Amino acid sequence: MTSESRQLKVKDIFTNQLLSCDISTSLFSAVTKMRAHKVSSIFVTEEDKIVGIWTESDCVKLNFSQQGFQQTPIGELMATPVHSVQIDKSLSEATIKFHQLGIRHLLVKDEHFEPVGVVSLSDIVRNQGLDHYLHFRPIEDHYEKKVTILDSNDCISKVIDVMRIKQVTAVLINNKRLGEYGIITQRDIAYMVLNPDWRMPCWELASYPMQSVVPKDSLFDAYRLMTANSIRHLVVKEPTTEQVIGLLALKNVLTEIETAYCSELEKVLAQRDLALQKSEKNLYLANRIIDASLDGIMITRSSGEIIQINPAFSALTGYKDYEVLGKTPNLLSSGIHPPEYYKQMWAELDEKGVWQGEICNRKKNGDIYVEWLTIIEINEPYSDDVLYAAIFSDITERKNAEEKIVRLAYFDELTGLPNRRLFNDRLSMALASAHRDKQKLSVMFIDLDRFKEVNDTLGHSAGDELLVKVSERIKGQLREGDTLARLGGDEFVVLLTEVKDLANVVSFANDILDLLGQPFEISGMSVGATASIGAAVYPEDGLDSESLLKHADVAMYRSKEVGRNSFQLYKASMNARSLERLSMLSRFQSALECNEFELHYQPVQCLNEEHISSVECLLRWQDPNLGMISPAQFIPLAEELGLITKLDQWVINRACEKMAFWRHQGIQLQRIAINVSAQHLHQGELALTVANALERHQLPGSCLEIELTESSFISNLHEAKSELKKLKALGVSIALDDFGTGYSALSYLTKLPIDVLKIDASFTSKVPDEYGNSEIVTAIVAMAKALKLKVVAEGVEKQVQKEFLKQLDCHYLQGYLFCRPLSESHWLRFYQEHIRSNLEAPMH
Ligand SMILES: Nc1nc2c(ncn2[C@@H]2O[C@@H]3COP(=O)(O)O[C@H]4[C@@H](O)[C@H](n5cnc6c(=O)[nH]c(N)nc65)O[C@@H]4COP(=O)(O)O[C@H]3[C@H]2O)c(=O)[nH]1
Repeated sequence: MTSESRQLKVKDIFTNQLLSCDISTSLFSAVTKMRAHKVSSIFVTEEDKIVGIWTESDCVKLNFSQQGFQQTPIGELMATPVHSVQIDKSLSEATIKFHQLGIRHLLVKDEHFEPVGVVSLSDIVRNQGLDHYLHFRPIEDHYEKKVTILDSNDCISKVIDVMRIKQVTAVLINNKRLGEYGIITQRDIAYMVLNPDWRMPCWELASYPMQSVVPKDSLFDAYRLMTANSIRHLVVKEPTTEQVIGLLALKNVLTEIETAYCSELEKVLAQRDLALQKSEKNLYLANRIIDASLDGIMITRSSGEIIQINPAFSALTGYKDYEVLGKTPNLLSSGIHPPEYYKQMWAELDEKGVWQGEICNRKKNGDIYVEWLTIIEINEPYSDDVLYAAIFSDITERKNAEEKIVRLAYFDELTGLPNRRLFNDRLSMALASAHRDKQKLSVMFIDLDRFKEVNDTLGHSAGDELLVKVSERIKGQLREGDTLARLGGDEFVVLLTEVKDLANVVSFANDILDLLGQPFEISGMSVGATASIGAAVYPEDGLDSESLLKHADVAMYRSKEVGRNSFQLYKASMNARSLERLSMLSRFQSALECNEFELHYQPVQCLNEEHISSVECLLRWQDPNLGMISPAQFIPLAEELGLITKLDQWVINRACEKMAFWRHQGIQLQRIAINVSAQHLHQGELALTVANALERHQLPGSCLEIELTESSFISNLHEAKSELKKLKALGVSIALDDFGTGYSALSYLTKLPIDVLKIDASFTSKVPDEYGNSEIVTAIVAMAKALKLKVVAEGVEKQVQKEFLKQLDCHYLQGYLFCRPLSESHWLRFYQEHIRSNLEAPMH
């Protein structure tokens, strides 16, 4: 049984001649019609509806002895009900129906359930190509051995009785006169209805001659003999004696084929059921997997029509199944890919049956997303159609992460500028082309001055904002081909290509200094940000990236040393200085461990009564090799290294120790002032350190004054306030140092417990002559007084300055005019002399 034959349908083989007659038609007319059309059955209709069937085999049931039986309406003789089959059913289905119902004819109905023809079991069998079954089956197992042989003189009514009683389709007639066998079939009897003569001797109706076969012949030979001679019966003879031993009817042959066909069909159906069960199970599993998959799955026909999606598809795209089924994947199109992209995709899919790649699609809410898509071509079983399964996952986040990683690898996150790695790449490339084209290039380091202060005082977000604004200003100065990169912190580096001469580099650096010199608006405040710039030029200052970067760095440090807000071109001599700086750094660390620090003292004079009101201690580093190093040099270093708190603690302890000692010696000094770094204040340990030192040296808090700069308060006023309150609770007074140089956010003067305001030397040194300065100093003194603060003018070197301050009624002065900072022994001598002059008087 081939797969093709299994695919045959009723419509392929049925006979579309539907012979029928009305229910009232006489038997006579019905048989006449059947004979005219050479068919063995006729359908019976009532009001144009088929209600029964009458076949040749029914004729033996007739009561021939009844007078006028031919006029019996066919409706009384027909068999009911009439079974039917749909025209598009498979032959397998029709065969099963024949088998189950034990019938041989089925009415064929079209898709509107209208009768259109008839199909018989024989029709199906003939169309199955099952002849080979007959080859291997000998006649001996299939012929009717109990054949009824009547004498030629027996009358027809006897034939009918035999057929009805023995239920045979034919009888043999032994025509002794001819010495031959003839046959009478059901059809012969049926036609007798038209011309009944029941007394007629058999030999007159019988057909001659009979074709014969022997038992060893195959059913195939018999079948061929029958079809070749258009007969339905063969006699079976004993081969040697030639004696008739049976009858083989076409029905016997067909039955054999039918049996073989049906059993084969059963096997096939059983296999199909098994396969169906298996495929149902597979289908169930596949559907479960599809439903549970986290990847979106969409199945389409070759026409593009979407026939299935899974829940992940809906979750990823936002479309529900009823919104996409029957539509095409075009509804997901983002319009981003050009038509060629899809063309190439389909070409690959056609060639390989699979395609994988990234596609940008659009969700229902309009969002664009990137998916990793696999499309697989699937040949639909039992069909010529091709299906496509698209399996995809949303990789937008992964893509973003990838892009971010690339960005982070090559770009600074805060400013979006290239980072060190990308800068080095660009520098290497620029060096190669400068070398090839014999051109100059320059590497320029830009380091913001006092950026740390901005961070410490205004907070990190303000610091970040400043860095972004600085980078934007510098970027605005670049030409095509130049690169600005951020190396970290407040360090920027510029690569200037196609440098004609040094003047280009100098003018670029000056432009940057000018630009950065203009105040920045940060968090609603005007912040100044100067920079120290150093540059090295290829090929003069180095031939490779490393030496150029190193030399630009050295030049930048030189700028810092000469006072910041300046630019230096690299000179070979600078290298030595930078090594010096490095060595100082390590020296400083060991100095702290080896106690190489000492305090110097500078008194504060009361302007009114001219006595010493207090003394400020100033830290000195006495290096055995380098000599005295100024705090202006090492305090920023200590802050950089995070050693400042340790250093301040040392100073506080030493100052208390000295104060206690002097008091013990009878020195009536009211107060000692100590400088403390902003960092220390923010670590929240200042009050504790002071309290411990006071306790250790048995000193009252009123002996101490803590000097802090404005920057100490700005970043966290609340934190500063609580720490200052603790100091105040100890009796310590608070002085605000370097007043006027910082951010001049005066509001904290009223919010914090400040006692003393120290006007920065940069103002006092320029009074009374320089325009503007006198006004500032006058205003500060007036404001301090209004706030009930004591005012100290720092850096007073000249008598004229002292006079000016006196006129303002400034409380105190400090400076070289009165006394320089002195070592302990010199200070004590100065103090004694001063006492001797009897100038000392109590302050506050
Ligand atoms: N030109 C001139 N300068 C004068 C005059 N009178 C005093 N000076 C100098 O001005 C600075 C005053 O100290 P400051 O403003 O607190 O400024 C100090 C202070 O902020 C910091 N500092 C000093 N000692 C310490 C310390 O123990 N701890 C901390 N954290 N910082 C300290 O270092 C800064 C610099 O200290 P010094 O180099 O000692 O410099 C001192 C002093 O020597 C004058 O009439 N003319």
